[in-house]
Amino acid sequence: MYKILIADKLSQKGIDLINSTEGFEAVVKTGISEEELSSIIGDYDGLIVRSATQLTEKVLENPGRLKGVARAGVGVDNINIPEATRKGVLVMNTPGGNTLSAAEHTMALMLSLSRNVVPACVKMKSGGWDRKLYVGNQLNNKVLGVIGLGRIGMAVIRMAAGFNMKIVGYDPFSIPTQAENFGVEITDSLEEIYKKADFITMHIPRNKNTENLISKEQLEMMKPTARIVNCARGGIINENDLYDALENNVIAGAALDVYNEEPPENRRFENLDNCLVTPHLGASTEEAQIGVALEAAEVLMDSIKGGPIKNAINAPAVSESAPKIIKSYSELARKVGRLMNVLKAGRIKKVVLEYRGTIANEDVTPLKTSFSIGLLQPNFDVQVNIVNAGFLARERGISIDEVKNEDCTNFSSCFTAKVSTEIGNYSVTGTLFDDNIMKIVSINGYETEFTPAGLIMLALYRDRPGVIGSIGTACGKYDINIGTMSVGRKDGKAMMALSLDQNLGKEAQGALDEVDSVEKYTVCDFD
Ligand SMILES: NC(=O)C1=CN([C@@H]2O[C@H](COP(=O)(O)OP(=O)(O)OC[C@H]3O[C@@H](n4cnc5c(N)ncnc54)[C@H](O)[C@@H]3O)[C@@H](O)[C@H]2O)C=CC1
Ligand SMILES: O=C(O)C(=O)COP(=O)(O)O
Repeated sequence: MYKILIADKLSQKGIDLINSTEGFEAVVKTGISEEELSSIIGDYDGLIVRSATQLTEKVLENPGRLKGVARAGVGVDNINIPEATRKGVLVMNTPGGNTLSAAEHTMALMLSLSRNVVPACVKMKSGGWDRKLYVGNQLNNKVLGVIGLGRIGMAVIRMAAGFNMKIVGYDPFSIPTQAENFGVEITDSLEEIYKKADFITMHIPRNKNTENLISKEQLEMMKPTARIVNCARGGIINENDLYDALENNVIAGAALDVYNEEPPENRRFENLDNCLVTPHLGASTEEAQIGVALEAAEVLMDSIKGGPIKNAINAPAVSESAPKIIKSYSELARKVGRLMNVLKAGRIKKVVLEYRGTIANEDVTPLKTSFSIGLLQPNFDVQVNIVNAGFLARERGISIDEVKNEDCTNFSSCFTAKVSTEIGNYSVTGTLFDDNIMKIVSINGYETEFTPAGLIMLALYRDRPGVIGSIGTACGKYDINIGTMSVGRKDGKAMMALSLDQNLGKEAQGALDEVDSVEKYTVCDFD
């Protein structure tokens, strides 16, 4: 039974989906401390969080059986991604599920702020009636500066265009083509936005580049009538500087949904008349919560079952639609990596992967990852997987180059790994017969032909009469049954590949050591 921990408030529909899926069980424990979470996390196969739970380095220290974390939402700034990657824990999110809710909340904040909806309501509910004090401004014809033209930024633009706002957009990485359809003026200068805009809204992740993006200097560039909305992340606007700017009427107002610290210990913004606050409600609609809960449960369960990986933050996904040939070659690449691990001696300096034949026309990214998993796993305590394979290789200074060539002499496709170490050069080539039967066809230039499964013994010897018989006798003497045999010859030497029913014990190894002409032998366990 796979156990999934739900650590934040999640729609019941997501919990029900997990409990109604065979082999899965959901355990809900919300609001637990960092200590408690770090002590229990390793008992679960999967974890679902929203923004409240902090997955710190400490929490991820002993991930035990944890395979994946699904963030039921977009922002993953509460998850230590490098640490999750290092520990081989897959992190996924549910982009798109709360886009409209966050965009609508942004519009709600913008409208409420410009029409004084909240203070007017509070006043009236306390018996007042003041029509002069709460005169506001229209959105019509006002300049809206949108920082970040991703899903939410673009949804806000579509809505704001309906209010006939003039939109100026900034995004250093992506300019969606639809931006033009809504008459968005694209700028590459944030300063232009600060100086020109009547309303400013941001829809960007919080990271090292965006922290304190708007501080005193930027606030002072804005019009005194400007209003700013933060429905993205606390800390993108420097809170101290914003507080001072609002208190001193440097700008006209601000609406905040998100804070540096949540819930904020210092509640000072609540005391400012020109500041509207909501407690991180951007994604809090029934519709969004059902959507993200179901999607988080689905992507997490799929990944745990070894199915397709979707919405991965820290892993190149083998897309569901990847051609069958790539899925099959991916498995072969892992076996080639496994074989290379036992074949090579010394520290790896360089790896070159060659994709020949028809696979050269495909996206071969999964093959590189799978090869790295096969090559590295035997040397690691942590589980090497699609998440951390590339990271671990890079961390050990292993550079992996790739070569594609449509020509392939003997097969429709083949995959070759060449490894250079401080001691020597090694190569293994594999192919698929009939597109699904895996075969290793060459090792260090020796032709061979065996299926990479179970135990395979490779023996290199001087090519002279009687050696094959002696090796067979040495195995037979200690009850080691040989299944298949293949021999390749080159330059007076031969490489024998034998499939064995049992591994070599000490006595069998001793007998093989006695066989004259055998230079070396090794056993690879492919299972
Ligand atoms: N208040 C709430 O409840 C919610 C808040 N969010 C926040 O909104 C953010 C945006 O969400 P989506 O639009 O779905 O993400 P997205 O990934 O679709 O869009 C983010 C955009 O920001 C741009 N960007 C990144 N760094 C930038 C920078 N320095 N300057 C300008 N643009 C930059 C990217 O190029 C991308 O186009 C999330 O990261 C999350 O923090 C998301 C959902 C709900
Ligand atoms: O999806 C996001 O990035 C959000 O900020 C929503 O956060 P929440 O799931 O409501 O804690």
